[in-house]
Amino acid sequence: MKTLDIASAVIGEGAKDGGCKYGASALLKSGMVQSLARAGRSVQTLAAVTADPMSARDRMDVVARFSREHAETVLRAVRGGRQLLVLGGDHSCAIGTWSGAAQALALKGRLGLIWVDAHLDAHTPQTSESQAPHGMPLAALLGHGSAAFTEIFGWSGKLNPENVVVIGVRSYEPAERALLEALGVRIIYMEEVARRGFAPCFAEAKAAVTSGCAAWGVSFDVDGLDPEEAPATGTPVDNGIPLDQAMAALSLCRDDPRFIALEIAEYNPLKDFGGKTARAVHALAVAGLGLGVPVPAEDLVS
Ligand SMILES: NC(=[NH2+])NCCC[C@H](N)C(=O)O
Repeated sequence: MKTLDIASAVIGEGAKDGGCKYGASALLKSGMVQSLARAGRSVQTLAAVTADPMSARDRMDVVARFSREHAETVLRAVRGGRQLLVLGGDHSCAIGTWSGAAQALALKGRLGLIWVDAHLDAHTPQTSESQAPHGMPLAALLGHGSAAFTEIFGWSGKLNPENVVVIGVRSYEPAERALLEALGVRIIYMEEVARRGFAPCFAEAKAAVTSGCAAWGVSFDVDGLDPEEAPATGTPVDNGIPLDQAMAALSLCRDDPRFIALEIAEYNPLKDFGGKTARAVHALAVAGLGLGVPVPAEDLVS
């Protein structure tokens, strides 16, 4: 089994509520390394990459500078043959995470990605009402939006639309839906998740993102979960994914040598009274990256 690297993406400037800047350190402090060690993994914690507003022109520039540095960290880990857990940080950290992963794979083949989220995060600066960069990462990875986000490592289109599936969506603006539909990205809205169960949807997504790809990963926004079970996040939306279903689904990532990274974003410890959401995040990480008994296949039938 590969060594697991934990990368801390210390950024909240991409969100309106910046409290998730403290997410990675709070998760480490609450014993994430120990949770994964108990689940059989040997873990190495990388030096945190921290967004620095004082050296930037504006919010977009903070995210752009952070993304370049974070992408280098991810590139080194993936090139070194290590599996990665990325702890956010607001979801703009995905720009650096998956740009680094795509760059590491460039000579081997494509990268597949499952994006679990209540939102589509597929705005460009032209379409975003809020102008919040954390609403833009998926568009950027598909090659749309600010060049500072799309052109990391000098090339754009880190993801191909046919190798991306978005699951859990229940809050979005029309323009971002239109972009993803025009590109042909498969979107599994929350109604479909509620009808079929999350694990069968995730299994379908896994088949799509692994076919023809050299490697794949999961970007999991904590707001994809039901806010009853994971309230500590900046933009919660009711009626989300049940935690037990998310854990069952993520166990499909285990033991797959092509599964290179799990990213968990938008956890805001400043709202996490009692630590309920931290426990949910630990459970997700262990489900996706731990060793041990996998979920029986019958639980995954549509
Ligand atoms: N990663 C997130 N929590 N994104 C929320 C985005 C919300 C909204 N669509 C916006 O662009 O402002």
